[in-house]
Amino acid sequence: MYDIRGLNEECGVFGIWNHPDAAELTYMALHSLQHRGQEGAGIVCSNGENIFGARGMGLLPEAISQIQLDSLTGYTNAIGHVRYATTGASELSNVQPFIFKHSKGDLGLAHNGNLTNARQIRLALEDGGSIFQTSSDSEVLGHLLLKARSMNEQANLKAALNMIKGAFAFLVLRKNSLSAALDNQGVRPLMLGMIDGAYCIASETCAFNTIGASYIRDIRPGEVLTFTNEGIDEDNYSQYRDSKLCSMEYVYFARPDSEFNRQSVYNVRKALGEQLAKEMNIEADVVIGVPDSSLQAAMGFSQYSGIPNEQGLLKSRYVGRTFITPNQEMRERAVRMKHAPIRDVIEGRRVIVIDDSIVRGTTSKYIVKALRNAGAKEVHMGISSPPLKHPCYYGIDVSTHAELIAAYQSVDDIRAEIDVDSLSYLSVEGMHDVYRRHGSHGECDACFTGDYPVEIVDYLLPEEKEKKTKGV
Ligand SMILES: O=P(O)(O)OC[C@H]1O[C@H](OP(=O)(O)OP(=O)(O)O)[C@H](O)[C@@H]1O
Ligand SMILES: NC(=O)CC[C@H](N)C(=O)O
Ligand code: SF4
Ligand SMILES: [Mg+2]
Repeated sequence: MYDIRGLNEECGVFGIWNHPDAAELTYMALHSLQHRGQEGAGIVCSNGENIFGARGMGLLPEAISQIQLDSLTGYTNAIGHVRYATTGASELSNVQPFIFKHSKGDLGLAHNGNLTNARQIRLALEDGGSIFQTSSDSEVLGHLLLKARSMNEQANLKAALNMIKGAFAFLVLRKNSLSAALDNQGVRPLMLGMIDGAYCIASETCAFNTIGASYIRDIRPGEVLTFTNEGIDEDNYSQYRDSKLCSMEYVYFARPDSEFNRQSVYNVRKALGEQLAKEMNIEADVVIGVPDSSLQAAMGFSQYSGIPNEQGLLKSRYVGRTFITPNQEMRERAVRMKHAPIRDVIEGRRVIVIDDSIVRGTTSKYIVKALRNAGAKEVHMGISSPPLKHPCYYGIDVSTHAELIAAYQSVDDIRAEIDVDSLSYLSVEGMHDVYRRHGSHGECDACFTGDYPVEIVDYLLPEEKEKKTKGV
């Protein structure tokens, strides 16, 4: 089975400390983070004496039944996770949060991101006798925490965080504390909130809106926060800190009602569209966005250019993730199921179609064909991010080199292949400029530039992935 989506989300995490409805609120919060991972979900709770959880494969309602959720009632502390696999198969054993049972104290673990030295650490630990229960990269943090000799949990956590490399937002739940840590370049988002006097933590602020929590602030790179019944301890585990929030969070992944750096993703996406309009000087009659994630960029494009924005493509509500056999013909059929042109908007007009990205080009090829069949006089395509040329090793499945059309074709070749009259991408500088104007302190742009901000130790992993894709 193969997932036809061009871009796949990354996981979402949520945690809450000292609230009587901890499990129910975590369930609701995970529901709002479902766009970040649909392969599996779980909740782990603690109450000062015990750690207990439920997890399963699939979307939240399939993964956690009402009966399981009821069994978590009464616990006051919880962490939750929705998974999209980046390392390790899509199977139940890899669904998080993990529970580690240990004489030093049980713990629950949830991770968004991808560790770039997990394999190296794992091999060393296995050499020393450790036995892993999963094939996930995330498990190494649990082993590092429990192997530490010191009795000081905070010191052990900080030491372990300094051993792992890559992108991570980690939640660690113990009987008497909840810790949240962000990688020292802040590649993944992590937000602090509060509800009824209880602290909560989430990948995106849309989770706070859903449960009625207030958004306090963004967690800073290299920070580790620990919540106990005595309050919050705000600490750093790393001297080196930089700001490299994933650019694709703004472009595509995050929900538009979420905020990073107190700026709504909705506004940033609109501004990306405006910036694209500044850079792309084309005359046309109508601007349309590819639903859903490109609609705001199309609005921004229209507002700047003065070209009217209309709904030229309809997206089927019922095709979320479509699992099909991995051949191009079936993939194209699935895209056809997903988007349908509205002839009245298109016929006889010069159309600018805005999408947020081109991965393989499957979506664009189909859409252009459909717009021409619907009578478009000209079809111009604008992409509200730069060409995706390099894979991501930090928790997002932006494919492999072999699958990224821009990795091996020039913009003009892609233009010819998808059969548009013109094709324009947003410039890397234009993209960063938009983020700067919206409160960001710096972003990762490695999938556009190849300039990876975090060292990749386990190079073998993506290479193996690439070989698999090529069928080598
Ligand atoms: O070039 P391709 O390989 O076709 O991939 C590119 C498409 O993938 C993403 O949308 P996706 O269909 O994953 O989801 P969306 O409906 O949330 O935009 C992205 O927004 C592009 O439209
Ligand atoms: N997308 C993610 O953040 C995945 C987390 C972890 N690397 C996993 O594969 O389970
Ligand atoms: S490489 Fe791209 S997708 Fe991956 S973290 Fe960086 S900006 Fe995000
Ligand atoms: Mg799309």
